[in-house]
Amino acid sequence: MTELCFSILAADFAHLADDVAKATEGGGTVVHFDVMDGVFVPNISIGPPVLNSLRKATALPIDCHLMIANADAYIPAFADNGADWVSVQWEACRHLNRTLELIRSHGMKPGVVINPATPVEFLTDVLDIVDHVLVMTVNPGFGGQAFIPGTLKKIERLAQMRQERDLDFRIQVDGGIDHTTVESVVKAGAELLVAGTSVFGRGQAVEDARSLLDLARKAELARKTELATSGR
Ligand SMILES: O=C(CO)[C@H](O)[C@H](O)COP(=O)(O)O
Repeated sequence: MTELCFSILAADFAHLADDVAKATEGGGTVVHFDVMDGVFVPNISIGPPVLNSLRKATALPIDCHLMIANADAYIPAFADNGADWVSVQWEACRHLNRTLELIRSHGMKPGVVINPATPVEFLTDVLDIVDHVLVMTVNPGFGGQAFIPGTLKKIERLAQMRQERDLDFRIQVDGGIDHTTVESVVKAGAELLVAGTSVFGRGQAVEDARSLLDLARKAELARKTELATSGR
């Protein structure tokens, strides 16, 4: 089922708990928490201390996207401070299989992330050990960027790979997901929708989360109908 993973990167950090409450009221069911180290991506964001405070402010799952060079060293800290899901960048992991197992061994759901230029085929040998695959629909590092249309084909290919192998990981998308792009990613097969700017950017998170989710749910229904009629 389609879920809204609202990205707090675009929230007001001085009123984080309030913004999380608003996005939750609008139907958001996962808190997306972006971690940037200034090495893997050219930006620095937040880490375990903020996670620790946030954990006390919400009962929703917290989904940490590690855009960092040495993820293994920090996985225990994310587990200790309340992360539920942790995803790591394919491009940043030297021993990806080990990193994903490390995340699971700390009681969290492992996910893998690919940049727009990384082919989904590179994930072939880890698809059976992840809970979710995040297809970046912008280059990671900054919120508020324009959606890259070429990523739609990757989402479709990933959904096809999942069906052919009868796997059950979920497909997540992140970057430029707004009221103009959400239908296309859901129709391509995405079900976990990360959105920051389109939820928090206009200062009306309840309404904007709700309308984004409405569009997503309609697109989900259209996709299911199309799959059923085509017998896939
Ligand atoms: O991972 C990210 C940046 O690297 C953010 O989650 C993402 O960019 C949110 O983007 P937007 O503001 O376009 O919704």
